[in-house]
Amino acid sequence: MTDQLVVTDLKRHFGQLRAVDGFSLTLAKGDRHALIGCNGAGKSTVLHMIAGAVKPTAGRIRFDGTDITGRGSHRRSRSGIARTFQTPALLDTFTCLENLILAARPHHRDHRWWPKARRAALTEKAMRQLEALNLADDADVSAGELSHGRRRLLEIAVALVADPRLLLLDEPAAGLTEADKERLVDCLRALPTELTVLLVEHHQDVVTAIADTVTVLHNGQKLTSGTPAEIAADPQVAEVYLGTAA
Ligand SMILES: Nc1ncnc2c1ncn2[C@@H]1O[C@H](COP(=O)(O)OP(=O)(O)OP(=O)(O)O)[C@@H](O)[C@H]1O
Repeated sequence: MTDQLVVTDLKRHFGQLRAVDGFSLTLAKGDRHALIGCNGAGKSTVLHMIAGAVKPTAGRIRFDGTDITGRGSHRRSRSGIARTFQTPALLDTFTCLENLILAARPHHRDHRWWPKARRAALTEKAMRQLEALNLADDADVSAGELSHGRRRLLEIAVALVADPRLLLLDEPAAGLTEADKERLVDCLRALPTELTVLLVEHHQDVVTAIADTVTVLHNGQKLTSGTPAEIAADPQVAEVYLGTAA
């Protein structure tokens, strides 16, 4: 299968701190890959660099055959890369439906001025996306009134409504109740198979349920990679999590 995302020798240094220090990763279309590691391992920084929010100190990023290393986050999202954040980034005073409509057409923010047919088509698309994430009942509820679990789902719906080819998820299960976590896993498992997903996640059960392959990051570098079962059985990984590794 053709490689979709190719990250080569990526580095990000903050002064003396080597947050990411030579990280490489290749994903094919439809891959479900998790990036795990202890706090401060560099996972979010990798995600930020792929999304275009943080500039690499060195290294290259290719997406669908094009070098996007120098592109900003807006151009990357137009190229088909969508992301969620550790803390959901939503328009709290807008309804769930409005959040999706605006995300579907980000360069024409005031949707009241769009042609009627265009608005109807976008509304229908946004509703379908809300339904896919079991949020249709909340269509007219302000994002700010949602529970934490539903906000997480709404953020994923917002990321998906622009039809990305690569979805970057930064700790989607953080702070969720068990019931919300199960709902999240069901939604993520139902994503279109051709969508590539790169997930940063601390919950092992979520990683096992979603990811086909896992990379363990340690001190900004790849420690190892494998299937979730291989990683769970790897003594080197256990050492890192117990804090006894170098
Ligand atoms: N903008 C920044 N300026 C300075 N240091 C930073 C910056 N962003 C991240 N760091 C540092 O880089 C290192 C890696 O951070 P990063 O957030 O990527 O880790 P992480 O693996 O995602 O951790 P966590 O699981 O806690 O979110 C940390 O030591 C962090 O303090």
